[in-house]
Amino acid sequence: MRGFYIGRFQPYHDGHHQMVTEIADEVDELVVGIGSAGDSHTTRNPFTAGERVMMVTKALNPLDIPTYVVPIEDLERNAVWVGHVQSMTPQFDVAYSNNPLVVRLFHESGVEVRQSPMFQRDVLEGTEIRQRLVSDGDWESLVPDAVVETIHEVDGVERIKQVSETDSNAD
Ligand SMILES: Nc1ncnc2c1ncn2[C@@H]1O[C@H](COP(=O)(O)OP(=O)(O)OP(=O)(O)O)[C@@H](O)[C@H]1O
Ligand SMILES: NC(=O)c1ccc[n+]([C@@H]2O[C@H](COP(=O)(O)O)[C@@H](O)[C@H]2O)c1
Repeated sequence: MRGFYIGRFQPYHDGHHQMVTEIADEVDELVVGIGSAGDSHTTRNPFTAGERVMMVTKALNPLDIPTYVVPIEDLERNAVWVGHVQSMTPQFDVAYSNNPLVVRLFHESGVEVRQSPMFQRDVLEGTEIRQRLVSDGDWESLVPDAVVETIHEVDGVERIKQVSETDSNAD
């Protein structure tokens, strides 16, 4: 059985990784979708699809199942989004998400959806980690080592600080 897990992963953090680790016990192969692939260089979406591919691919390396990391751009029409996803990914049998819209869209398309508990949601949240990146807080302890390396490699701390100065939608 092949599973599918989608997120924006801005950045990929230990809550995502805990979820992936548990999914890996249930499936034979895993497809990870990098959502909102066209978005980057804003406070809410600082990292490019390619940078997020690096973070996720390196973090998934220790898993002992085959994994595929696929960037997926947003569409104007929610009603046809599942078909768009399926057109970009290896065929999958079950989708994993805790996002209510994503759960609804897969359910309406007849795809089985599984949800998971939220792990340490008070700190394991992209918004919290991005705020710590901007304010020189401790973000490194909330993401896998591979993500720390990737963010430093792309000068991501300076980038998010700089774009947050001009981004009126900063969060
Ligand atoms: N701590 C967590 N535990 C379990 N699942 C999580 C956790 N954080 C996020 N998820 C789930 O992972 C998927 C992708 O999440 P996403 O990339 O939006 O991260 P986020 O932490 O919610 O970020 P943001 O604050 O940027 O919205 C969603 O289904 C989301 O509900
Ligand atoms: N119409 C669309 O393009 C559409 C619909 C539902 C989800 N999505 C994307 O799926 C991803 C879901 O991930 P999150 O759970 O991290 O929000 C996001 O990138 C979101 O933009 C896109």
